[in-house]
Amino acid sequence: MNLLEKTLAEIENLDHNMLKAARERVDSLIKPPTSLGRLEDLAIQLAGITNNLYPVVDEKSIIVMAADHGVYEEGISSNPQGITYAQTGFFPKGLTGVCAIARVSGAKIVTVDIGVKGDLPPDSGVILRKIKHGTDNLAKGPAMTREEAIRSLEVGIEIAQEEMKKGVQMLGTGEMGIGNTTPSTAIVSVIGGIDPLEITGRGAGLGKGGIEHKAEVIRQAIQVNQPNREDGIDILSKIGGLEIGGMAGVMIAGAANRIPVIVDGYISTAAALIAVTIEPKVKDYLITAHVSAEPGALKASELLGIEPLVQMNMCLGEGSGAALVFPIIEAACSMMNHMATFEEVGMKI
Ligand SMILES: O=C(O)c1ccc[n+]([C@@H]2O[C@H](COP(=O)([O-])O)[C@@H](O)[C@H]2O)c1
Ligand SMILES: Cc1cc2nc[nH]c2cc1C
Repeated sequence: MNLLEKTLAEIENLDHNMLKAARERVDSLIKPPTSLGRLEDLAIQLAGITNNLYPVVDEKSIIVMAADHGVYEEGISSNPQGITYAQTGFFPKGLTGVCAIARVSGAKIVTVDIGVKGDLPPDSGVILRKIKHGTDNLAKGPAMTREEAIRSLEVGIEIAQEEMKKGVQMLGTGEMGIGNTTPSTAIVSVIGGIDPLEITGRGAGLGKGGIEHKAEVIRQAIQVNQPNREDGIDILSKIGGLEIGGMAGVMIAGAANRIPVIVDGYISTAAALIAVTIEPKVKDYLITAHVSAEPGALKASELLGIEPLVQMNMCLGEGSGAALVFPIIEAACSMMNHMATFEEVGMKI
């Protein structure tokens, strides 16, 4: 059994008795019924995930997977491809958007080169787990082999395991990859059976004419590769990306180790769709942070079937939305740990 199969086999359904006990505790706290709204749902999910009526998720990391995309040569992105390499080096220095937001909640940023075109120096602070120097052009054939796709999932599993070994209790997914809204849109189109034109957007700044061309490239990629929508690894290998596989691996490892994984924006949601296509039980361990401004984001969340916590018109990626909602999730835990019950204070209503 390989690492992926072994990790998938460890994923359990949430325990009904724990969920029931958590619901009872939430209802016994000194507040009108349901008055803490979605914090109550989160608290129950977190109790279920951690198998603990008093969940604690203070130690948190965002894993930023960085990779390039062969489909860049089709003119699907407005930015120079070299931005992936340059920006990846800025994460360990604390200079990017996600780093600034993560300061607020004290989350650690872990940056991984899983497929950047160009080699980062060994002292860059980036963890070097490159599978190859970017994917192949998915408009012309598969983005990667099935073995490479499995390897990308396993790199995600390994990095998540390393973080959990250090005591991390909650993970967030992030990415950096010029061109990656193209494979993400291809994934959402295939899994949702949607015409790419309906959901293709500007990504990191494409103009209107460019969006139509990008949708055509995505259509062609699906036509050429004919991915099997029931097979998450097939979809990932044919029309996905290395960072997308890495993030899906983080989600699978979180689920196997009963750790909540906070899904960031559009690309992370595409990775979540891959993870739950591979193993539907992963879904219970995921919390989606926000609705990205990318037009396919809402559809992607609907397909995943998890309602995002906030809508902030953000579309930076990097894990920025996950970093932003960590305090909301910690508030749900605090409610379980610190609120009194009616019985404890001797109050009757
Ligand atoms: O996560 C999102 O919601 C999101 C939406 C649009 C763009 N991005 C970021 O922008 C880059 C991809 O944009 P593009 O246009 O090159 O495909 C990549 O580095 C992502 O992190 C991220
Ligand atoms: C500057 C820049 C930063 C990013 N962070 C994530 N995607 C990005 C794309 C660009 C172009």
